[in-house]
Amino acid sequence: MHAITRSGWIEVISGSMFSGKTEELLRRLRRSEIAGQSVAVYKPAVDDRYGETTIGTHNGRQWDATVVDNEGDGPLDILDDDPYPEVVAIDEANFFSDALVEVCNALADNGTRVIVSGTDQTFRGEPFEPLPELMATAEYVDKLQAICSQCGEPASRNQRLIEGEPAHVDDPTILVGAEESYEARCRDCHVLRTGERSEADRAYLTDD
Ligand SMILES: Nc1ncnc2c1ncn2[C@@H]1O[C@H](COP(=O)(O)OP(=O)(O)O)[C@@H](O)[C@H]1O
Ligand SMILES: Cc1cn([C@H]2C[C@H](O)[C@@H](COP(=O)(O)O)O2)c(=O)[nH]c1=O
Ligand SMILES: [Zn+2]
Repeated sequence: MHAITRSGWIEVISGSMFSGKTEELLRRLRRSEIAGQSVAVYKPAVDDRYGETTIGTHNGRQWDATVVDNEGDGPLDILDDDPYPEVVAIDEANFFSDALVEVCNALADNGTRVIVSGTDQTFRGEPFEPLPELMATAEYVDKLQAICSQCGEPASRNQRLIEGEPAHVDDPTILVGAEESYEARCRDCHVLRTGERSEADRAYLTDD
């Protein structure tokens, strides 16, 4: 492969939850630091699982990050750095508004290496914006798989579980969480509940 050297570029790391996206992001960041490059790391305000100012993996690795408002024009704050760092990393991109696409392109157009990580499917198995648009815009895309919690095959899907039961198809898209609410599953083992909602659904739903 002929590596890009005359401009910036966008790298997307995507795939299911638990597939190692954040581990891979941190691996690339460690190598950038070893190379002596300036690095800035951002995470969305909505995801507070690993503390306010760190990004973290499901197996405990962490890196300091700046928290940005993920809604509306909030992601444009990432463009406040002057000059732009050589490397900008953004984790949990699935929580950001579409403004993130504009931000990543502005950085790459100005010579920055942009590394974006986020899951590309909702719990319904549908495209999770802005990942699909970022994947189409990027120079490099890696789509990782986890291990299916049911059958051990490669997992591409995010199974949401509410009190141990598959989530209802009409549930809200955003629910911050990890092992307590999600499993990695393959296409065959991924289940969505339809039909009448239960008491548990009604207690859990907040925004419909
Ligand atoms: N079903 C699974 N398949 C693969 N890894 C898993 C699974 N469940 C937990 N893990 C752990 O999660 C780690 C990946 O964590 P992380 O990089 O945070 O994933 P992601 O950012 O894709 O959600 C793996 O190295 C492994 O230790
Ligand atoms: C599928 C799906 C996921 N989420 C949330 C759950 C987690 O907080 C993140 C994904 O984290 P990871 O680092 O990739 O493990 O996204 C959501 O809100 N809605 C969904 O449909
Ligand atoms: Zn399976």
